[in-house]
Amino acid sequence: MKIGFIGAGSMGSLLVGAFVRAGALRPDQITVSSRTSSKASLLADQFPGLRAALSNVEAAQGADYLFLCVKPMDFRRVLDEISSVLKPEQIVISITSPVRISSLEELLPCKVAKIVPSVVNAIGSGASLFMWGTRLSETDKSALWQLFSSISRPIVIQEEEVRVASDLSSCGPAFMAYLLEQFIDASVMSTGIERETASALACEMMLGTARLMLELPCSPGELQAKVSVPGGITAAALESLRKSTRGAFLQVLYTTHEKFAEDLDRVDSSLFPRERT
Ligand SMILES: NC(=O)C1=CN([C@@H]2O[C@H](COP(=O)(O)OP(=O)(O)OC[C@H]3O[C@@H](n4cnc5c(N)ncnc54)[C@H](O)[C@@H]3O)[C@@H](O)[C@H]2O)C=CC1
Ligand SMILES: O=C(O)[C@@H]1CCC=N1
Repeated sequence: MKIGFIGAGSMGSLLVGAFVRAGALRPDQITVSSRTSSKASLLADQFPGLRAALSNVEAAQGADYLFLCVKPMDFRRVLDEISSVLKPEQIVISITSPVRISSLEELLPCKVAKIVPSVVNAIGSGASLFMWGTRLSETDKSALWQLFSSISRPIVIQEEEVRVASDLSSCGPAFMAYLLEQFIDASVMSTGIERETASALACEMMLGTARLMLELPCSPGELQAKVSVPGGITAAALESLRKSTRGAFLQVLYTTHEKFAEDLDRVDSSLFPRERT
């Protein structure tokens, strides 16, 4: 099995590291190319046996799976470079949401999947969002599923719901980290507790909260009720929190969806400049 990665930025490097550490891939199965070649070289230093390719074509040639880990507006250039060397049995995996599967299938002669990871996959946690291309066989699907199961909980979604699913799964860690930051900053500022202690408490709490909801299982509402002793401190504070955050996530989703619609248009225009502009 040969695996190619094009783009060794944040997510490309994270996926390489996660798959290798999980024992799902050996470094000698992996070839990485990146516009900034030092990033691919860094991975080769970190994981002896991994090849840093000199070009995207080198990473693409003969790869059973080829991960495209570049930003949406870089797809045109990458697809132009690699499409002529790809063969029908190869599988190209896009990890980015605004590049449509139908566009990739139109522009590439091979099989296609869209799989959106999350930064928390680095530690074998979180979900990965699966959208199947039309050319994949059942064997292809189960092999990809198995690969991603080593670092995440794969979940199949419809391509039309990729934005909200990515908001929850992939943008979510940033949103939750922001909320934790607010909580920690407020604790430190208002009481003088050591930041390190406050951070440890907040992180353990976040981890436990999610695990409890999944493992009991219980809904967010049920968990709030469990902690809120009638007439107690949590209930009073929750009331104030509800008032100050009402509608906040509707605004978050409005923002992501608006930006996504713009990105889809820009990507479409870059991929199909004559037909659709
Ligand atoms: N950061 C995250 O948590 C997540 C990101 N994604 C998606 O993954 C994609 C990549 O994101 P990041 O890794 O965060 O971005 P990044 O900017 O860290 O990495 C992109 C890499 O692509 C390389 N690159 C650009 N053009 C290239 C070309 N023509 N040939 C070869 N390499 C090229 C750049 O040198 C850079 O290292 C984005 O589309 C993003 O939406 C998906 C899920 C989560
Ligand atoms: O911020 C972004 O555009 C990407 C998409 C999902 C997570 N990060």
